[in-house]
Amino acid sequence: MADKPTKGLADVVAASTALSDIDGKAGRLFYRGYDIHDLAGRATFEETAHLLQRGKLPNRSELDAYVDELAQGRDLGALASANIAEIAEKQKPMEALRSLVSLSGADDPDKDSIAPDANLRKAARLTAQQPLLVARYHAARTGGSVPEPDPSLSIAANFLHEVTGRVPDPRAVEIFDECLVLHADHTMNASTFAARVCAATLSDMHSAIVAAIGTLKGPLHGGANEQVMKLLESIPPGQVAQVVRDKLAAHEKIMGFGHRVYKTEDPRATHLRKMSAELAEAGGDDTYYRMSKEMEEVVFETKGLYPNVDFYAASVYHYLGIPTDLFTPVFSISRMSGWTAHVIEQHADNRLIRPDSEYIGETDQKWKPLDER
Ligand SMILES: CC(=O)SCCNC(=O)CCNC(=O)[C@H](O)C(C)(C)COP(=O)(O)OP(=O)(O)OC[C@H]1O[C@@H](n2cnc3c(N)ncnc32)[C@H](O)[C@@H]1OP(=O)(O)O
Ligand SMILES: O=C([O-])CC(=O)C(=O)O
Repeated sequence: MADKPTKGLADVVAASTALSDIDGKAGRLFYRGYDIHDLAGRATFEETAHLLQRGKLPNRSELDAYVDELAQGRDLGALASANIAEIAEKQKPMEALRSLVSLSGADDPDKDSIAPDANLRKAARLTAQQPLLVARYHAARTGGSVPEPDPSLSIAANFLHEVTGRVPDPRAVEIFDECLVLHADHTMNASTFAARVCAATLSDMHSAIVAAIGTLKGPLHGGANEQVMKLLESIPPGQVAQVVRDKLAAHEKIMGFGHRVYKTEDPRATHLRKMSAELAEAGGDDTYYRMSKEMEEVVFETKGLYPNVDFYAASVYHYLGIPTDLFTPVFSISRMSGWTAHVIEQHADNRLIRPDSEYIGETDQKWKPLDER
């Protein structure tokens, strides 16, 4: 056993998985052996979720059955539904999702089982419910209402309609669907690891997902996409390079750059950059795309860092009309497919995850009774 910890568990192989694989030097990502460049823009999010949770790209009838199961599984349950309004008043979006997923577990028909078939059903329900939770939360805080999801439409189409209040144009739906595909899984990222640690105690899927949501929320992980947009919005015209250089000189991190595993361009950023450019042109205002490009150049020149998945996702979601504080919740809609697949995989071949630690505290302390301290 190593007697020194690897800070942040960098380069530690913490689990075996058949779900996704990254070649960090070459900048490649695979879901169950399929190159992300082959899936992006071709597979739908529903096909991708099926691939991750059920082990294969579905044929037509398998996809129809899975989509039907998703449509049947959207009901958020009585407890979550009854509490959404109060939660929306008191909690920020990711906190609210953490609470609401926990509450939805109370009404899940398989809540007491972690058997493989129950896990498959719960994975589908959690994947179906997450976009609706985000949309209902947003409606509750804005005093709006959520149009009934149309079972003939994709998760991407329904979600954009629910959150923007407009029937989205077909290209916007394709782009958003591709975003969901790109964010679906990513080996032992922090939130997935958290989910697996929880699942490995033989705890249930909802508990593992609550751990994952709390972990995705932080700005070093999924929370970075919201911070990217806030930075873009805060920079006065013409000052991108100066602001970025000043921040780097002050040893501040620029959110949306750097990655533990990729030593070159994140392959998802390649797709997101193109989408941002397309949406900027289509909308007739390329301000945030141009600022992002400039930021990318300055960060690369100054620090040699590449954008990660969160960087161009920010301007893409903005151009799609998604409110900035829902960017990380949108990430969770997609990553739900991966998290749940990891819980299924962990339960299928389980051993408690319990690493060791290096003790760095005081030793040989002498006990003193309370009144003598
Ligand atoms: C979906 C996702 O989770 S993708 C990641 C989303 N997170 C972000 O975008 C937040 C910004 N990026 C980061 O904080 C980091 O790059 C992480 C958390 C993604 C990876 O972290 P680590 O592998 O632990 O790298 P670490 O934080 O130690 O950085 C290594 C060096 O690069 C620098 N660095 C890394 N990322 C950045 C950044 N975004 N801006 C400025 N400097 C950076 C660090 O300051 C450090 O420099 P030093 O050696 O001079 O101290
Ligand atoms: O893999 C990571 O550490 C973070 C990441 O890019 C993701 O979760 O998509």
